[in-house]
Amino acid sequence: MAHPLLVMKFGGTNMQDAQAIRHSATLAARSIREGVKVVVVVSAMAGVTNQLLRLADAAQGGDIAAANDEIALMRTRHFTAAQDLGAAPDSDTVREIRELHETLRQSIYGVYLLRELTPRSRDLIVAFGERLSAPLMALALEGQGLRAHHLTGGQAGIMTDAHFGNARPLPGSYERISDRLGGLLGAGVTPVVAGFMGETEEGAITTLGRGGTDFSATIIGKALDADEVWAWKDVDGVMSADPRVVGDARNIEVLSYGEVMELAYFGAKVLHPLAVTPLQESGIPLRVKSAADPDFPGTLVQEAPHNEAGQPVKAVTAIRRVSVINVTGAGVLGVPEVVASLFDAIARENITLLMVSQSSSMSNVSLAVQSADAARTLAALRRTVTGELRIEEQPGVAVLAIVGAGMRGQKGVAARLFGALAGDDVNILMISQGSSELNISVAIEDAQVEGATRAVHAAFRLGEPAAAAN
Ligand SMILES: Nc1ncnc2c1ncn2[C@@H]1O[C@H](COP(=O)(O)OP(=O)(O)O)[C@@H](O)[C@H]1O
Ligand SMILES: N[C@@H](CC(=O)OP(=O)(O)O)C(=O)O
Repeated sequence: MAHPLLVMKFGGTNMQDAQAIRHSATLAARSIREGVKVVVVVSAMAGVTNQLLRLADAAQGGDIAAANDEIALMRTRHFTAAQDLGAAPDSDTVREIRELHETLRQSIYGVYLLRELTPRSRDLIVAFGERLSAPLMALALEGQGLRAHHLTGGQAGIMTDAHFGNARPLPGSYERISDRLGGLLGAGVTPVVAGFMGETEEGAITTLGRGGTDFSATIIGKALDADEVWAWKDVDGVMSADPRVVGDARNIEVLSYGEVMELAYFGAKVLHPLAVTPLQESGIPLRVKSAADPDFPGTLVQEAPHNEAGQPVKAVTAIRRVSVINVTGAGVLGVPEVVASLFDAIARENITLLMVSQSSSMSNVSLAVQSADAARTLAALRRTVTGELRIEEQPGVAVLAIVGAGMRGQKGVAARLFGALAGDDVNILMISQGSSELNISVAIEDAQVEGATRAVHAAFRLGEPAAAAN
């Protein structure tokens, strides 16, 4: 029988220092020693992506000293990790880390001189985090007595469109990845791919959106027709709520691709919203596993929903820092073209609409967007509509969602949600239910979201085993 093949993704926490990287390498090595072929995909060391974004902004704002100070800190952190993983000062790894920091420094200086940070240059800069962590993982695998070779996303064959900051893989990527990584695997070498990044056909570096290493791993999983993709995390698996907010959040054993997409879309930071999309056609399972407890099964994400009796809802999530944009006035009244033109304007700006609601009199349309997108949304709408429409932003909002395939056709779920919110004295600003009936979402005051999440979690008894929750 051919060797089983796994793609293993290690996130920022699992790459945060030499000790975490060494531990991650032992998790990969364990499977390799059992005869499994493994492709490793890594994120930047925890915090580095944010640091790169900060220093790029500092350079654009003219503060080159602050940017250089941050680069020096990052350099020390990567050198220290390399040294702790056994790299000699004159080793290839140390030389590569030095060269990457030098190129980063020059790129940042370019931003400073031009006072211009385009989406394209931002992607070039932000992808340094993964380009720097991949050699460290290769070193740690070699420390386990394995042969390893690290590659950038582009070198691994991940070709994308030119949507910098939110790029999507091109169909041609899959064959290219299979050629490039298949050769290494065939030669008994473990490929270590820098996650989060790809390359346009012209060779410009792109990124796949925050949390994009999950997506890199599943793209590679599809290309290689892997048996499974494993995403190692600092949590047990996908949980019934963010464990930082809800103390008794419980691990969910099985989720469907559809449920995971809804959860990620509505703010569960545990997986990239598009991560499962490459797996859907082939039905390759994704496992979310705990690096701290590798024998715990974690969460299995697969095609078919798995509904536990009496538990229609599997999880509660929230997106914070949301704004509701209210469009009101007689001009909306009975004029469907006005509403169509609003959506058109938003689509052209590539703004994600989190929720939409329209009053039945059609004199009001409310749109929930990330607050970071609010100014662009307002500008786009004001350019589009003329006359007597009022367009206002209401900031300080959050979108809370309950997710679960078991809700389909179930009565009383919404009533239980609204009851829990009313019991916690939470005012509901907007309500929406997806036609898939996989979720119900509500817009509420951001200041109330943590309490509301706990109240909803308790009302659906999500912290208890399924049998108890009837
Ligand atoms: N429903 C959820 N289940 C598990 N983790 C969640 C959930 N919602 C939010 N999180 C947060 O996601 C984090 C794990 O995701 P992330 O930091 O992206 O992992 P990594 O960087 O290790 O890939 C956890 O620390 C947790 O606080
Ligand atoms: N480093 C990138 C990509 C990523 O997936 O990271 P993590 O696996 O640490 O969430 C980010 O912070 O967005």
